[in-house]
Amino acid sequence: MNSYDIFRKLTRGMKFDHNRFKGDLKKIGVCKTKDDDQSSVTVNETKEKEEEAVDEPESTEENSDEDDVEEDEEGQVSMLSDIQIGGSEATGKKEKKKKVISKEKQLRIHQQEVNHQRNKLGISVWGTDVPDPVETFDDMIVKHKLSEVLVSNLLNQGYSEPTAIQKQAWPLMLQGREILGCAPTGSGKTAAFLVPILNQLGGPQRKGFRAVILAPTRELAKQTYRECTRLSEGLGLRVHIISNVNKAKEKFGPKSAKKFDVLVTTPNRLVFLLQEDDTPPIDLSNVEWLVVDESDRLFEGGARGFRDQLAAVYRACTGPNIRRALFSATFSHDVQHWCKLNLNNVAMVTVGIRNTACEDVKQELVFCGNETGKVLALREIFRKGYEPPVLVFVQTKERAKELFKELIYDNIMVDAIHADRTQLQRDNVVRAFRERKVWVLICTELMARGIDFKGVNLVINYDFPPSAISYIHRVGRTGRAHHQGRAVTFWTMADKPYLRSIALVMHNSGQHVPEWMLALKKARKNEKKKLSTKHPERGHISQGVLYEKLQKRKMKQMKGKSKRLKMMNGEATPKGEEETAGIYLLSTRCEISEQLARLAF
Ligand SMILES: Nc1ncnc2c1ncn2[C@@H]1O[C@H](COP(=O)(O)OP(=O)(O)OP(=O)(O)O)[C@@H](O)[C@H]1O
Repeated sequence: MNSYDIFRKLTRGMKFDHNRFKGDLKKIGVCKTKDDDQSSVTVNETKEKEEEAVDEPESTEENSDEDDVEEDEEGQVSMLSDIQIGGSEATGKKEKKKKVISKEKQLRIHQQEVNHQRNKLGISVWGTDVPDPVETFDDMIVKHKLSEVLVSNLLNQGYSEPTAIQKQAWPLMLQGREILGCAPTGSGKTAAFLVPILNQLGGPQRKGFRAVILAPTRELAKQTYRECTRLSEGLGLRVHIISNVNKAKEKFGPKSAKKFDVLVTTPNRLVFLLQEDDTPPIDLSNVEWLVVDESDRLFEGGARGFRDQLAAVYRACTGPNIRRALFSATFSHDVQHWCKLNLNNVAMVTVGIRNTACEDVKQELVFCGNETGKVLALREIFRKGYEPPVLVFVQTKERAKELFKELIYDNIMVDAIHADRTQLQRDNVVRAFRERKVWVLICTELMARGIDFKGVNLVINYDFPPSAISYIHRVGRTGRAHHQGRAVTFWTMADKPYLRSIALVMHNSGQHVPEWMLALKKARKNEKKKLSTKHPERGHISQGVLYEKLQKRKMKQMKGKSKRLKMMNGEATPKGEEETAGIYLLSTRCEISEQLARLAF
């Protein structure tokens, strides 16, 4: 090994302009001698010949850029001269010199192109042998044998090309790789996992469930079920959602259990069925794909989380071919750690900057002073004019009811959804909101994740979100699928401890926030945890809620009327009085507002 060889080894991977530093190289005795050239020719010629046997040598324009090649790393420095010398030696004729790119170089160029494509899409990947992202639906058909029926279903949905997460997750999952996918809200994660799974299931096999998709809420499970049904049209697959565990028990009788291929459900319902005595009515031993949507939410521990349920589902998926896919808009180190430990050859895909709000949402913070100020600010937004549908987030179901009562007389088609409402009421409210019969929907955290209401233009955080993660999901109900959206967040002094983390999320997604907010003291980890589980104490939404006032006035009037009747007849009993009062109250409630009667609050 001469000095030049040592120099090449030491500078491997570095760009070095040999021409420019020719003098210096001579001084320190690092020069290419004729012998060096000759020896490297032999090595590379053999290498080239081996490669020619595998691949047809290509002549490419890229290789004609000598400077570029000269500045390249070790292997390529000698390659240019090798090719030229090798070419003329082999032929001995004046024919045009054929420039051949070595396999190594081809791979490097290809990798550069792939990196460029990933950078452009904001994709970062972790894992070994991650396949290249695709560009188009046609790519998926040609390179990954995606079913044309599926592509036609995608086109029927109005999708013209895959989104960034789909471009990377589809080829990965089609190779059967386990995956942790993290991409902004509204970026098409649902289709990112549904498409490869449906493609791999192919058609019905009457083996029972082969794919299980878990979602944290019933509303999200229903939405995923609908999308799955739409995308699987024409494939013959049967998709099922557990909406009622008792009905499900009947449905999964020994005869019918095998007819379904895909199950969409919340973890609680599934675990309830799995834990039925003796023989569970549901069998997951043939499951090939288990998807955990909103994975960071499902991985949360404690009473609110679903860790135990997830563990029970994993245990029930006993098939040898089980693969898992976890998706969420927000990233959690716990989930990442779990994936690295438990998944086989996992690949992690992230789109954009982790844990930032969607950049298509214009975000504002509005200081309201106190609770009365919030009501005024809300009315001001509505007075200035707004384009329905609008989502308004509050921190508890009690506050949802209170705000509903406050707004019901404002000539706004308003409704509320929260855990105290029945399943039927919740379904009806969601349908009415989708059909634009309800303009303003007041909701709790229940609707913060995953729900895809088309065309929501405005999200109002009436109550400040309890964490940055909650903020990201809430504001992500607008600005979906590259549509522009707007999010307004009210705050009072009670929200100051949370302010910095939300301001930071806004700042990271390109929004303007005052410097002083970013300079606020950072909350400690345990403080943050406490804040996210314990809501700040807030006064009533309105000191004298109009609805309550009207109720009281009516009751007073009715009592007076009843008293007068009693005095006139001298026979009315207190019981009769109460009944009359009840009927009167009900009828006046109906008169007060058609909406109120419909919503049966
Ligand atoms: N390739 C595509 N082209 C155009 N629109 C798409 C594409 N894929 C999905 N969409 C649409 O984008 C919207 C958001 O998709 P989806 O609900 O899957 O988002 P998400 O990433 O799961 O969001 P979240 O994190 O809030 O759950 C949906 O209306 C969906 O129909």
